[in-house]
Amino acid sequence: MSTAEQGAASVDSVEFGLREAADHLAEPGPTDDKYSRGVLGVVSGSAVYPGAAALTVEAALRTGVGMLRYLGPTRAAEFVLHRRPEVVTAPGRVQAWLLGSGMPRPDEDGGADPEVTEHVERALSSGLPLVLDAGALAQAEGRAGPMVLTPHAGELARLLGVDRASVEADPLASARTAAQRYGATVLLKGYRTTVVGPTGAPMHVEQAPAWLATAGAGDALAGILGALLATHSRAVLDDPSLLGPLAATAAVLHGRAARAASGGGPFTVLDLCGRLGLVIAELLVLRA
Ligand SMILES: NC(=O)C1=CN([C@@H]2O[C@H](COP(=O)(O)OP(=O)(O)OC[C@H]3O[C@@H](n4cnc5c(N)ncnc54)[C@H](O)[C@@H]3O)[C@@H](O)[C@H]2O)[C@@H](O)CC1
Ligand SMILES: Nc1ncnc2c1ncn2[C@@H]1O[C@H](COP(=O)(O)OP(=O)(O)O)[C@@H](O)[C@H]1O
Repeated sequence: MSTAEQGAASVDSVEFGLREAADHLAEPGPTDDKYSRGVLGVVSGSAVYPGAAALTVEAALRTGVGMLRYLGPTRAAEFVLHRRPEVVTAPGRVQAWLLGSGMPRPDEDGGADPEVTEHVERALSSGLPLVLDAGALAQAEGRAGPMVLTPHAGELARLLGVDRASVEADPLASARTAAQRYGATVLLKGYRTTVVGPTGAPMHVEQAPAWLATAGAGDALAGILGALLATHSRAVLDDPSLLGPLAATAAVLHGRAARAASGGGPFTVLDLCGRLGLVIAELLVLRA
């Protein structure tokens, strides 16, 4: 489907841009410490997709958290620690969770190992802000806490029990249906990223170059959003309608970092992650 067709199907959403994103960034102050800044818990990756664990973690650290606890499978944890020794693999206090990138769905062959499943179950019933991606999307059913679902069109089609073409024909209506069904904020990925909450006006973000259509880009987006939820956890618990602007902010940072990494040509997902710090600095100046 062309961008024009997507736009025509989504005329009801408002664009969320740099200035709006700048207002949804947490900047540490002189009295902050690693706990007060926000701790993100991550359960991502699997023996099949250990790379997804590394990408979620890299993106979250680059977006800025006080601490990241990674509680995924052993092989992925070793890989994560090898790349990022600042990651903590012991359970403990967290302020938000990112679950599911690179993990099997509960109905898939093999499933996750029992220890990982237990971490996921605890996180799901914690009442803390959640990002549910990829293999964890199916766990949204019947959950009450503040959560953002981050499907692409294929995953949203599976969630809704419809075909992918019908999601692509009207992304906004499809995201809205899921938002209402699950009482969640839905961030639907694609050239245009659509964000819809159970209430409030839908938003869209179009910051990203088409070079971003590359494996692992969605894992990085989930990491960015996880970091934003951890650093805004108290505010989200007080006002869950903040989930929409925070999800849109993640898409702005992701797209802007992709553009910076691209410079008009191809780039890797780790290149994108490496640009996040400067993109955030650029946005913080905008609101000064
Ligand atoms: N390096 C890694 O470890 C990577 C791990 N990944 C993980 O791989 C697992 C499977 O991911 P898939 O996305 O292939 O999911 P699926 O294999 O579940 O894809 C489901 C359906 O969606 C369609 N689809 C895929 N991407 C789409 C898009 N961007 N827009 C519309 N439809 C799309 C596919 O054609 C397929 O029919 C996930 O857990 C994901 O997190 C991927 O992120 C790729 C990189
Ligand atoms: N044509 C495109 N132009 C710009 N961004 C895109 C395009 N296609 C996909 N994206 C973005 O790239 C990311 C892909 O995510 P996803 O499909 O989950 O990939 P993966 O599962 O491989 O990580 C999303 O953030 C999506 O919005």
